[in-house]
Amino acid sequence: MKQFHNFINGEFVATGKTFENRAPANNRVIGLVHEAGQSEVDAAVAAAHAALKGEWGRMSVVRRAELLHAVADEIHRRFDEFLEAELADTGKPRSLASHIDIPRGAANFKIFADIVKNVPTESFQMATPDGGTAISYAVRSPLGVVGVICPWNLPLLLMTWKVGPALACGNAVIVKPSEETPATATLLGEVMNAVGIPKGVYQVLHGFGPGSAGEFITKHLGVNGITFTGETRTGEAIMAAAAKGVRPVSFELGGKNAGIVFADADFEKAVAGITRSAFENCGQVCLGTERVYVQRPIFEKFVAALKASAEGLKVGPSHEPGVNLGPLISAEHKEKVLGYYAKARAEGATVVTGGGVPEMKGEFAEGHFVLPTIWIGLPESAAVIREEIFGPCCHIAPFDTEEEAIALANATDYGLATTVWTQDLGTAHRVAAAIDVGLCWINSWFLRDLRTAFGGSKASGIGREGGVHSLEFYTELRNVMVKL
Ligand SMILES: NC(=O)c1ccc[n+]([C@@H]2O[C@H](COP(=O)([O-])OP(=O)(O)OC[C@H]3O[C@@H](n4cnc5c(N)ncnc54)[C@H](O)[C@@H]3O)[C@@H](O)[C@H]2O)c1
Ligand SMILES: O=S(=O)(O)c1ccc(CO)cc1
Repeated sequence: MKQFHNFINGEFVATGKTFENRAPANNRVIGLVHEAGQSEVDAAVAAAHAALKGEWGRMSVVRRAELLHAVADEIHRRFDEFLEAELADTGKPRSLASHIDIPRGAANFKIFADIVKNVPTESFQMATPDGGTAISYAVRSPLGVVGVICPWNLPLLLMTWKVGPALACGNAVIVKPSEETPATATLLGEVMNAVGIPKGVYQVLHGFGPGSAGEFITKHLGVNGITFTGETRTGEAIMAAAAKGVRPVSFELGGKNAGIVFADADFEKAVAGITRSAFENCGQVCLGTERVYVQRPIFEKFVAALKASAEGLKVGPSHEPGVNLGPLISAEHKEKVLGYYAKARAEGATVVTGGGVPEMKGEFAEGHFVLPTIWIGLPESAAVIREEIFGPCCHIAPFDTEEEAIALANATDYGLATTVWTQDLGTAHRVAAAIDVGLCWINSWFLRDLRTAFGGSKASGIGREGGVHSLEFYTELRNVMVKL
Protein backbone atom coordinates (compact mmCIF):
# COMPACT_ATOMS: atom_id res chain seq x y z
CA MET A 1 0.00 0.00 0.00
CA LYS A 2 1.31 3.46 -0.92
CA GLN A 3 2.28 5.58 2.09
CA PHE A 4 2.10 9.38 2.04
CA HIS A 5 4.60 10.80 4.52
CA ASN A 6 5.01 14.30 5.84
CA PHE A 7 7.95 16.22 4.38
CA ILE A 8 9.79 17.98 7.19
CA ASN A 9 13.23 19.57 6.98
CA GLY A 10 14.01 17.71 3.74
CA GLU A 11 13.05 14.26 5.13
CA PHE A 12 9.96 12.11 4.63
CA VAL A 13 8.50 11.52 8.09
CA ALA A 14 6.07 8.78 9.13
CA THR A 15 3.92 9.39 12.19
CA GLY A 16 2.28 6.01 12.51
CA LYS A 17 -1.13 7.65 12.81
CA THR A 18 -2.63 7.13 9.37
CA PHE A 19 -5.85 7.71 7.50
CA GLU A 20 -7.03 6.21 4.22
CA ASN A 21 -6.74 7.82 0.84
CA ARG A 22 -9.46 6.58 -1.52
CA ALA A 23 -9.79 6.81 -5.31
CA PRO A 24 -12.98 8.70 -6.21
CA ALA A 25 -13.47 6.58 -9.34
CA ASN A 26 -14.01 3.29 -7.47
CA ASN A 27 -13.81 4.22 -3.77
CA ARG A 28 -10.88 1.81 -3.27
CA VAL A 29 -8.18 2.58 -0.71
CA ILE A 30 -5.08 3.62 -2.66
CA GLY A 31 -2.85 4.79 0.12
CA LEU A 32 -2.31 5.54 3.78
CA VAL A 33 -1.62 9.11 4.79
CA HIS A 34 0.50 9.90 7.85
CA GLU A 35 -1.30 12.54 9.88
CA ALA A 36 0.87 15.27 11.40
CA GLY A 37 0.25 16.29 14.99
CA GLN A 38 1.36 19.26 17.07
CA SER A 39 4.95 17.96 17.39
CA GLU A 40 5.37 17.66 13.60
CA VAL A 41 3.96 21.17 13.19
CA ASP A 42 6.41 22.48 15.82
CA ALA A 43 9.30 20.73 14.06
CA ALA A 44 8.30 22.13 10.65
CA VAL A 45 7.96 25.67 11.98
CA ALA A 46 11.41 25.44 13.61
CA ALA A 47 12.96 24.06 10.40
CA ALA A 48 11.32 26.81 8.35
CA HIS A 49 12.74 29.55 10.58
CA ALA A 50 16.16 27.90 10.47
CA ALA A 51 15.97 27.92 6.64
CA LEU A 52 15.16 31.62 6.64
CA LYS A 53 18.19 32.29 8.84
CA GLY A 54 20.42 30.06 6.70
CA GLU A 55 21.40 29.67 3.05
CA TRP A 56 17.85 30.34 1.76
CA GLY A 57 17.60 33.63 3.64
CA ARG A 58 20.95 34.77 2.21
CA MET A 59 20.33 33.57 -1.34
CA SER A 60 20.22 36.15 -4.16
CA VAL A 61 16.95 36.64 -6.01
CA VAL A 62 18.64 35.48 -9.21
CA ARG A 63 19.73 32.18 -7.66
CA ARG A 64 16.28 31.65 -6.08
CA ALA A 65 14.72 32.21 -9.49
CA GLU A 66 17.10 29.69 -11.08
CA LEU A 67 16.14 27.10 -8.49
CA LEU A 68 12.43 27.70 -9.07
CA HIS A 69 12.93 27.27 -12.82
CA ALA A 70 14.66 23.99 -12.00
CA VAL A 71 11.63 22.93 -9.91
CA ALA A 72 9.35 23.58 -12.91
CA ASP A 73 11.68 21.68 -15.24
CA GLU A 74 11.82 18.73 -12.85
CA ILE A 75 8.01 18.61 -12.64
CA HIS A 76 8.00 18.43 -16.45
CA ARG A 77 10.65 15.71 -16.41
CA ARG A 78 8.46 13.70 -14.01
CA PHE A 79 5.24 14.82 -15.73
CA ASP A 80 3.73 11.33 -15.95
CA GLU A 81 4.27 10.62 -12.24
CA PHE A 82 2.58 13.90 -11.31
CA LEU A 83 -0.22 13.17 -13.76
CA GLU A 84 -0.86 9.65 -12.44
CA ALA A 85 -0.76 10.90 -8.84
CA GLU A 86 -3.29 13.66 -9.57
CA LEU A 87 -5.55 11.30 -11.52
CA ALA A 88 -5.55 8.70 -8.74
CA ASP A 89 -6.42 11.33 -6.11
CA THR A 90 -9.08 13.23 -8.05
CA GLY A 91 -10.36 10.90 -10.78
CA LYS A 92 -10.54 13.86 -13.16
CA PRO A 93 -10.29 13.31 -16.93
CA ARG A 94 -6.72 12.70 -18.12
CA SER A 95 -7.12 15.37 -20.81
CA LEU A 96 -7.95 18.01 -18.17
CA ALA A 97 -5.11 17.17 -15.79
CA SER A 98 -2.55 16.84 -18.58
CA HIS A 99 -3.53 20.16 -20.20
CA ILE A 100 -4.27 22.27 -17.13
CA ASP A 101 -3.35 20.89 -13.69
CA ILE A 102 0.20 19.64 -14.25
CA PRO A 103 1.51 22.21 -16.77
CA ARG A 104 0.07 25.06 -14.69
CA GLY A 105 1.50 23.44 -11.56
CA ALA A 106 4.94 23.79 -13.14
CA ALA A 107 4.34 27.20 -14.75
CA ASN A 108 3.47 28.75 -11.37
CA PHE A 109 7.14 28.44 -10.36
CA LYS A 110 8.55 30.03 -13.51
CA ILE A 111 6.14 32.91 -13.81
CA PHE A 112 6.62 34.15 -10.25
CA ALA A 113 10.39 33.66 -10.38
CA ASP A 114 10.44 35.96 -13.41
CA ILE A 115 8.07 38.50 -11.85
CA VAL A 116 10.16 38.78 -8.67
CA LYS A 117 13.31 39.34 -10.71
CA ASN A 118 11.75 42.10 -12.77
CA VAL A 119 9.27 44.05 -10.66
CA PRO A 120 10.67 47.34 -9.32
CA THR A 121 9.73 49.06 -6.06
CA GLU A 122 8.90 52.74 -5.74
CA SER A 123 11.24 55.64 -5.04
CA PHE A 124 10.47 59.32 -4.39
CA GLN A 125 12.62 62.40 -4.05
CA MET A 126 11.32 65.35 -2.02
CA ALA A 127 12.45 68.75 -0.81
CA THR A 128 12.95 68.97 2.96
CA PRO A 129 11.95 72.02 5.10
CA ASP A 130 15.62 72.98 5.59
CA GLY A 131 16.11 73.38 1.84
CA GLY A 132 17.73 70.01 1.38
CA THR A 133 16.59 66.81 -0.27
CA ALA A 134 15.45 63.40 0.88
CA ILE A 135 14.99 60.22 -1.08
CA SER A 136 12.65 57.41 -0.11
CA TYR A 137 12.92 53.97 -1.54
CA ALA A 138 11.06 50.78 -0.80
CA VAL A 139 12.54 47.35 -0.33
CA ARG A 140 10.74 44.06 -0.06
CA SER A 141 11.56 41.41 2.50
CA PRO A 142 9.88 38.01 2.86
CA LEU A 143 6.87 37.68 5.14
CA GLY A 144 8.59 34.72 6.83
CA VAL A 145 7.00 31.32 7.36
CA VAL A 146 3.79 31.02 5.34
CA GLY A 147 1.09 28.43 6.04
CA VAL A 148 -0.48 27.26 2.76
CA ILE A 149 -3.81 25.50 3.32
CA CYS A 150 -5.15 23.88 0.17
CA PRO A 151 -8.36 22.39 -1.25
CA TRP A 152 -8.79 19.23 -3.34
CA ASN A 153 -10.28 20.45 -6.61
CA LEU A 154 -7.06 21.44 -8.43
CA PRO A 155 -4.51 20.13 -5.93
CA LEU A 156 -1.15 20.81 -7.60
CA LEU A 157 -2.27 23.90 -9.50
CA LEU A 158 -3.80 25.71 -6.53
CA MET A 159 -0.98 24.73 -4.16
CA THR A 160 1.81 25.92 -6.47
CA TRP A 161 -0.21 29.06 -7.28
CA LYS A 162 0.69 30.01 -3.69
CA VAL A 163 3.98 28.17 -3.14
CA GLY A 164 5.49 29.58 -6.38
CA PRO A 165 5.19 33.25 -5.41
CA ALA A 166 5.86 32.58 -1.71
CA LEU A 167 9.20 30.94 -2.49
CA ALA A 168 10.04 33.46 -5.22
CA CYS A 169 9.70 36.14 -2.55
CA GLY A 170 12.09 34.27 -0.25
CA ASN A 171 9.64 32.79 2.25
CA ALA A 172 9.55 29.27 3.66
CA VAL A 173 6.23 27.44 3.29
CA ILE A 174 4.37 24.80 5.27
CA VAL A 175 1.78 23.23 3.00
CA LYS A 176 -1.29 21.39 4.26
CA PRO A 177 -2.81 19.63 1.26
CA SER A 178 -6.41 18.57 1.44
CA GLU A 179 -6.87 15.26 3.24
CA GLU A 180 -8.55 14.08 0.00
CA THR A 181 -5.53 14.76 -2.24
CA PRO A 182 -2.17 14.19 -0.51
CA ALA A 183 -0.17 12.87 -3.49
CA THR A 184 1.22 15.69 -5.62
CA ALA A 185 2.25 17.90 -2.68
CA THR A 186 4.21 14.94 -1.30
CA LEU A 187 5.81 14.20 -4.68
CA LEU A 188 6.86 17.83 -4.90
CA GLY A 189 9.03 17.24 -1.81
CA GLU A 190 11.16 14.84 -3.89
CA VAL A 191 11.46 17.49 -6.58
CA MET A 192 12.58 20.11 -4.05
CA ASN A 193 15.34 17.81 -2.77
CA ALA A 194 16.38 16.83 -6.30
CA VAL A 195 16.96 20.39 -7.46
CA GLY A 196 18.63 21.55 -4.24
CA ILE A 197 16.01 23.71 -2.52
CA PRO A 198 17.44 23.97 1.01
CA LYS A 199 15.87 21.92 3.78
CA GLY A 200 12.94 23.51 5.60
CA VAL A 201 11.98 25.83 2.72
CA TYR A 202 9.18 23.62 1.40
CA GLN A 203 7.45 21.33 3.88
CA VAL A 204 4.27 19.27 3.75
CA LEU A 205 2.12 18.27 6.70
CA HIS A 206 -0.83 15.98 6.19
CA GLY A 207 -4.07 15.90 8.09
CA PHE A 208 -7.47 17.46 8.55
CA GLY A 209 -8.71 20.86 9.74
CA PRO A 210 -10.05 21.10 13.30
CA GLY A 211 -8.00 19.20 15.91
CA SER A 212 -5.43 18.29 13.28
CA ALA A 213 -2.61 19.70 11.15
CA GLY A 214 -4.75 22.48 9.63
CA GLU A 215 -5.69 23.95 12.99
CA PHE A 216 -2.22 23.42 14.48
CA ILE A 217 -0.51 25.22 11.56
CA THR A 218 -2.90 28.16 11.49
CA LYS A 219 -2.79 28.63 15.29
CA HIS A 220 1.01 28.43 15.47
CA LEU A 221 2.42 31.85 16.27
CA GLY A 222 5.63 30.92 14.44
CA VAL A 223 3.61 30.94 11.20
CA ASN A 224 3.81 34.55 10.02
CA GLY A 225 0.97 34.53 7.47
CA ILE A 226 -1.65 32.17 6.09
CA THR A 227 -2.81 31.77 2.53
CA PHE A 228 -5.90 29.65 2.17
CA THR A 229 -8.15 28.36 -0.60
CA GLY A 230 -11.32 26.60 0.40
CA GLU A 231 -14.79 27.04 1.80
CA THR A 232 -15.93 30.37 3.20
CA ARG A 233 -16.85 28.73 6.55
CA THR A 234 -13.33 27.33 6.87
CA GLY A 235 -11.99 30.79 6.05
CA GLU A 236 -13.91 32.15 9.04
CA ALA A 237 -12.25 29.59 11.36
CA ILE A 238 -8.79 30.32 9.96
CA MET A 239 -9.35 34.06 10.28
CA ALA A 240 -10.17 33.58 13.95
CA ALA A 241 -6.95 31.56 14.39
CA ALA A 242 -4.92 34.24 12.56
CA ALA A 243 -6.31 36.99 14.80
CA LYS A 244 -3.98 35.74 17.54
CA GLY A 245 -0.74 37.52 16.74
CA VAL A 246 -2.52 39.73 14.16
CA ARG A 247 -1.15 37.62 11.31
CA PRO A 248 -2.09 38.43 7.69
CA VAL A 249 -4.34 36.20 5.63
CA SER A 250 -5.00 35.82 1.93
CA PHE A 251 -8.26 34.01 1.22
CA GLU A 252 -9.69 32.48 -1.96
CA LEU A 253 -13.09 31.19 -0.87
CA GLY A 254 -16.37 29.90 -2.22
CA GLY A 255 -18.60 31.27 -4.94
CA LYS A 256 -22.10 31.11 -6.36
CA ASN A 257 -21.25 32.52 -9.72
CA ALA A 258 -23.64 33.82 -12.34
CA GLY A 259 -23.42 33.41 -16.08
CA ILE A 260 -25.31 36.04 -18.09
CA VAL A 261 -26.23 35.35 -21.71
CA PHE A 262 -27.64 38.27 -23.71
CA ALA A 263 -29.84 37.68 -26.76
CA ASP A 264 -27.16 39.14 -29.04
CA ALA A 265 -24.47 36.69 -27.88
CA ASP A 266 -22.75 34.38 -30.35
CA PHE A 267 -25.15 31.54 -29.52
CA GLU A 268 -22.92 28.54 -30.19
CA LYS A 269 -19.99 30.06 -28.31
CA ALA A 270 -22.22 30.95 -25.36
CA VAL A 271 -23.57 27.40 -25.15
CA ALA A 272 -20.05 25.95 -25.34
CA GLY A 273 -18.80 28.49 -22.76
CA ILE A 274 -21.58 27.78 -20.24
CA THR A 275 -21.16 24.03 -20.80
CA ARG A 276 -17.55 24.42 -19.66
CA SER A 277 -18.24 26.84 -16.82
CA ALA A 278 -21.04 24.71 -15.37
CA PHE A 279 -19.62 21.20 -15.84
CA GLU A 280 -15.81 21.28 -16.13
CA ASN A 281 -14.00 19.29 -13.45
CA CYS A 282 -17.43 17.87 -12.61
CA GLY A 283 -18.49 21.33 -11.45
CA GLN A 284 -15.78 21.37 -8.79
CA VAL A 285 -14.28 24.72 -9.75
CA CYS A 286 -14.81 27.71 -7.49
CA LEU A 287 -15.18 29.86 -10.64
CA GLY A 288 -17.93 27.60 -12.00
CA THR A 289 -21.38 28.84 -13.00
CA GLU A 290 -24.26 27.45 -10.95
CA ARG A 291 -26.71 30.27 -11.82
CA VAL A 292 -27.34 31.04 -15.49
CA TYR A 293 -29.47 34.02 -16.58
CA VAL A 294 -30.52 34.07 -20.24
CA GLN A 295 -32.30 36.95 -21.99
CA ARG A 296 -35.91 36.00 -22.68
CA PRO A 297 -35.93 35.98 -26.53
CA ILE A 298 -33.39 33.12 -26.59
CA PHE A 299 -34.29 31.45 -23.28
CA GLU A 300 -36.03 28.33 -24.60
CA LYS A 301 -33.57 27.82 -27.44
CA PHE A 302 -30.66 28.17 -24.97
CA VAL A 303 -32.15 25.71 -22.46
CA ALA A 304 -32.63 23.14 -25.25
CA ALA A 305 -29.09 23.67 -26.55
CA LEU A 306 -27.47 23.43 -23.10
CA LYS A 307 -29.49 20.26 -22.43
CA ALA A 308 -28.19 18.71 -25.67
CA SER A 309 -24.66 19.81 -24.83
CA ALA A 310 -24.85 18.39 -21.27
CA GLU A 311 -26.27 15.12 -22.55
CA GLY A 312 -23.37 14.90 -25.00
CA LEU A 313 -20.84 14.91 -22.15
CA LYS A 314 -19.30 11.56 -21.35
CA VAL A 315 -19.12 10.65 -17.66
CA GLY A 316 -16.47 8.12 -16.68
CA PRO A 317 -13.06 7.31 -15.21
CA SER A 318 -9.90 9.28 -16.13
CA HIS A 319 -8.38 6.68 -18.40
CA GLU A 320 -11.38 6.22 -20.72
CA PRO A 321 -10.90 8.10 -23.98
CA GLY A 322 -13.29 10.98 -24.58
CA VAL A 323 -14.35 11.34 -20.94
CA ASN A 324 -15.51 14.87 -20.05
CA LEU A 325 -16.65 14.40 -16.45
CA GLY A 326 -14.95 12.35 -13.78
CA PRO A 327 -16.39 11.53 -10.35
CA LEU A 328 -16.95 13.90 -7.46
CA ILE A 329 -14.12 13.87 -4.96
CA SER A 330 -15.65 11.74 -2.19
CA ALA A 331 -18.66 9.77 -1.01
CA GLU A 332 -19.44 12.63 1.38
CA HIS A 333 -19.38 15.21 -1.41
CA LYS A 334 -21.53 12.97 -3.62
CA GLU A 335 -24.08 12.77 -0.82
CA LYS A 336 -24.05 16.57 -0.52
CA VAL A 337 -24.53 17.11 -4.28
CA LEU A 338 -27.27 14.48 -4.53
CA GLY A 339 -28.88 16.14 -1.52
CA TYR A 340 -29.13 19.34 -3.58
CA TYR A 341 -30.50 17.36 -6.55
CA ALA A 342 -33.27 16.11 -4.23
CA LYS A 343 -33.83 19.57 -2.74
CA ALA A 344 -34.27 21.09 -6.21
CA ARG A 345 -37.00 18.56 -7.00
CA ALA A 346 -38.64 19.11 -3.62
CA GLU A 347 -38.67 22.88 -4.21
CA GLY A 348 -40.47 22.39 -7.52
CA ALA A 349 -37.71 22.53 -10.14
CA THR A 350 -38.24 21.24 -13.62
CA VAL A 351 -35.32 18.87 -14.20
CA VAL A 352 -34.22 19.59 -17.77
CA THR A 353 -31.60 16.86 -17.66
CA GLY A 354 -29.74 14.72 -15.14
CA GLY A 355 -30.73 14.88 -11.50
CA GLY A 356 -29.22 11.57 -10.47
CA VAL A 357 -26.37 9.14 -11.01
CA PRO A 358 -25.22 7.45 -14.22
CA GLU A 359 -25.14 3.71 -14.58
CA MET A 360 -21.53 2.66 -14.15
CA LYS A 361 -20.08 -0.79 -14.70
CA GLY A 362 -17.86 -3.03 -12.55
CA GLU A 363 -15.64 -1.33 -9.98
CA PHE A 364 -16.81 2.12 -11.18
CA ALA A 365 -20.31 1.44 -9.82
CA GLU A 366 -18.70 2.24 -6.44
CA GLY A 367 -17.33 5.56 -7.77
CA HIS A 368 -18.72 8.99 -6.94
CA PHE A 369 -20.19 9.74 -10.37
CA VAL A 370 -23.22 11.99 -10.81
CA LEU A 371 -25.02 13.25 -13.90
CA PRO A 372 -24.62 16.79 -15.21
CA THR A 373 -27.85 18.46 -14.20
CA ILE A 374 -29.88 21.46 -15.36
CA TRP A 375 -32.93 22.92 -13.63
CA ILE A 376 -35.41 25.63 -14.56
CA GLY A 377 -38.45 27.09 -12.88
CA LEU A 378 -37.21 27.78 -9.36
CA PRO A 379 -37.68 31.04 -7.44
CA GLU A 380 -34.47 32.92 -6.60
CA SER A 381 -34.96 31.95 -2.94
CA ALA A 382 -34.40 28.22 -3.71
CA ALA A 383 -31.48 26.51 -1.96
CA VAL A 384 -29.81 25.44 -5.22
CA ILE A 385 -29.79 29.07 -6.35
CA ARG A 386 -28.51 30.49 -3.05
CA GLU A 387 -25.97 27.93 -1.78
CA GLU A 388 -22.67 26.77 -3.30
CA ILE A 389 -23.12 23.15 -4.43
CA PHE A 390 -19.73 22.53 -6.10
CA GLY A 391 -21.20 19.94 -8.45
CA PRO A 392 -21.97 19.66 -12.19
CA CYS A 393 -25.26 21.54 -12.13
CA CYS A 394 -26.90 24.85 -12.86
CA HIS A 395 -30.27 26.56 -12.74
CA ILE A 396 -31.30 28.65 -15.76
CA ALA A 397 -33.69 31.59 -15.40
CA PRO A 398 -34.85 34.19 -17.93
CA PHE A 399 -34.30 37.97 -17.66
CA ASP A 400 -35.57 40.92 -19.69
CA THR A 401 -33.28 43.91 -19.13
CA GLU A 402 -29.59 44.51 -18.46
CA GLU A 403 -30.45 46.07 -15.08
CA GLU A 404 -32.43 42.98 -14.10
CA ALA A 405 -29.55 40.67 -15.07
CA ILE A 406 -27.10 42.72 -12.98
CA ALA A 407 -29.45 42.72 -9.98
CA LEU A 408 -29.94 38.94 -10.22
CA ALA A 409 -26.21 38.28 -10.55
CA ASN A 410 -25.41 40.50 -7.56
CA ALA A 411 -28.08 39.02 -5.28
CA THR A 412 -25.70 36.71 -3.44
CA ASP A 413 -23.37 36.87 -0.44
CA TYR A 414 -20.54 35.68 -2.70
CA GLY A 415 -18.55 37.76 -5.19
CA LEU A 416 -16.04 35.58 -6.96
CA ALA A 417 -16.59 35.39 -10.72
CA THR A 418 -19.03 35.93 -13.54
CA THR A 419 -19.12 35.07 -17.23
CA VAL A 420 -20.99 37.40 -19.59
CA TRP A 421 -21.90 36.61 -23.19
CA THR A 422 -22.77 39.48 -25.55
CA GLN A 423 -21.51 40.95 -28.80
CA ASP A 424 -22.29 44.50 -27.71
CA LEU A 425 -19.17 46.19 -26.31
CA GLY A 426 -21.21 48.76 -24.41
CA THR A 427 -23.25 46.07 -22.67
CA ALA A 428 -20.08 44.12 -21.86
CA HIS A 429 -18.30 47.06 -20.22
CA ARG A 430 -21.38 48.28 -18.33
CA VAL A 431 -22.08 44.84 -16.90
CA ALA A 432 -18.42 44.27 -16.01
CA ALA A 433 -18.45 47.54 -14.08
CA ALA A 434 -21.68 46.77 -12.25
CA ILE A 435 -21.14 43.17 -11.16
CA ASP A 436 -19.70 42.87 -7.67
CA VAL A 437 -17.06 40.20 -8.29
CA GLY A 438 -13.29 39.89 -8.37
CA LEU A 439 -13.24 38.27 -11.81
CA CYS A 440 -15.45 39.07 -14.78
CA TRP A 441 -15.05 37.14 -18.02
CA ILE A 442 -16.59 38.49 -21.23
CA ASN A 443 -17.22 35.90 -23.96
CA SER A 444 -14.89 33.51 -22.17
CA TRP A 445 -14.41 31.67 -18.90
CA PHE A 446 -11.31 30.61 -16.92
CA LEU A 447 -9.04 32.34 -19.39
CA ARG A 448 -6.04 33.25 -17.23
CA ASP A 449 -3.14 35.63 -17.58
CA LEU A 450 -1.09 34.93 -14.47
CA ARG A 451 0.11 38.53 -14.28
CA THR A 452 -3.44 39.66 -13.42
CA ALA A 453 -5.18 39.94 -10.06
CA PHE A 454 -7.14 36.88 -8.93
CA GLY A 455 -9.53 36.78 -5.99
CA GLY A 456 -13.05 37.38 -4.77
CA SER A 457 -15.06 40.13 -3.15
CA LYS A 458 -17.72 39.82 -0.41
CA ALA A 459 -17.74 36.29 1.11
CA SER A 460 -15.52 34.98 -1.70
CA GLY A 461 -12.22 36.13 -0.30
CA ILE A 462 -9.79 38.61 1.11
CA GLY A 463 -7.00 40.08 -0.99
CA ARG A 464 -5.75 39.37 -4.47
CA GLU A 465 -3.02 37.07 -5.71
CA GLY A 466 -1.45 36.89 -9.17
CA GLY A 467 1.36 38.91 -10.73
CA VAL A 468 2.61 41.74 -8.53
CA HIS A 469 -0.46 41.34 -6.32
CA SER A 470 1.04 38.14 -4.95
CA LEU A 471 4.11 40.11 -3.92
CA GLU A 472 1.89 42.37 -1.82
CA PHE A 473 0.94 39.41 0.35
CA TYR A 474 4.16 37.41 0.36
CA THR A 475 6.46 40.33 1.24
CA GLU A 476 6.71 43.11 3.76
CA LEU A 477 7.39 46.44 2.09
CA ARG A 478 9.82 48.59 4.05
CA ASN A 479 10.25 52.25 3.23
CA VAL A 480 13.72 53.72 3.73
CA MET A 481 13.92 57.53 3.92
CA VAL A 482 17.39 59.01 3.34
CA LYS A 483 18.05 62.63 4.24
CA LEU A 484 20.74 63.86 1.90
N1 LIG B 1 -11.77 31.17 -4.50
C1 LIG B 1 -10.97 30.25 -5.00
O1 LIG B 1 -10.00 30.54 -5.68
C2 LIG B 1 -11.22 28.79 -4.71
C3 LIG B 1 -10.52 27.84 -5.43
C4 LIG B 1 -10.78 26.49 -5.19
C5 LIG B 1 -11.72 26.10 -4.24
N2 LIG B 1 -12.39 27.05 -3.57
C6 LIG B 1 -13.43 26.66 -2.60
O2 LIG B 1 -12.99 25.51 -1.87
C7 LIG B 1 -14.10 24.72 -1.47
C8 LIG B 1 -13.83 23.28 -1.82
O3 LIG B 1 -12.63 22.87 -1.25
P1 LIG B 1 -12.54 22.08 0.14
O4 LIG B 1 -13.78 21.28 0.35
O5 LIG B 1 -11.23 21.40 0.19
O6 LIG B 1 -12.53 23.26 1.20
P2 LIG B 1 -12.39 23.16 2.79
O7 LIG B 1 -12.51 24.54 3.29
O8 LIG B 1 -13.26 22.12 3.35
O9 LIG B 1 -10.90 22.62 3.00
C9 LIG B 1 -9.79 23.31 2.48
C10 LIG B 1 -8.58 23.01 3.35
O10 LIG B 1 -8.76 23.58 4.64
C11 LIG B 1 -8.45 22.60 5.63
N3 LIG B 1 -9.23 22.95 6.81
C12 LIG B 1 -10.52 22.66 7.08
N4 LIG B 1 -10.89 23.19 8.27
C13 LIG B 1 -9.81 23.85 8.76
C14 LIG B 1 -9.54 24.61 9.94
N5 LIG B 1 -10.50 24.82 10.86
N6 LIG B 1 -8.31 25.13 10.11
C15 LIG B 1 -7.34 24.95 9.18
N7 LIG B 1 -7.52 24.23 8.06
C16 LIG B 1 -8.74 23.70 7.83
C17 LIG B 1 -8.82 21.30 4.96
O11 LIG B 1 -8.21 20.21 5.62
C18 LIG B 1 -8.30 21.53 3.55
O12 LIG B 1 -6.91 21.32 3.48
C19 LIG B 1 -15.30 25.31 -2.20
O13 LIG B 1 -16.02 26.13 -1.33
C20 LIG B 1 -14.66 26.18 -3.29
O14 LIG B 1 -15.45 27.25 -3.75
C21 LIG B 1 -12.18 28.38 -3.76
O1 LIG C 1 -5.49 31.52 -10.79
S1 LIG C 1 -5.58 30.13 -11.08
O2 LIG C 1 -4.40 29.48 -10.54
O3 LIG C 1 -5.71 29.89 -12.51
C1 LIG C 1 -6.94 29.48 -10.32
C2 LIG C 1 -7.74 28.64 -11.01
C3 LIG C 1 -8.88 28.12 -10.43
C4 LIG C 1 -9.17 28.47 -9.18
C5 LIG C 1 -10.43 27.99 -8.57
O4 LIG C 1 -10.63 26.66 -8.49
C6 LIG C 1 -8.35 29.31 -8.46
C7 LIG C 1 -7.21 29.82 -9.06
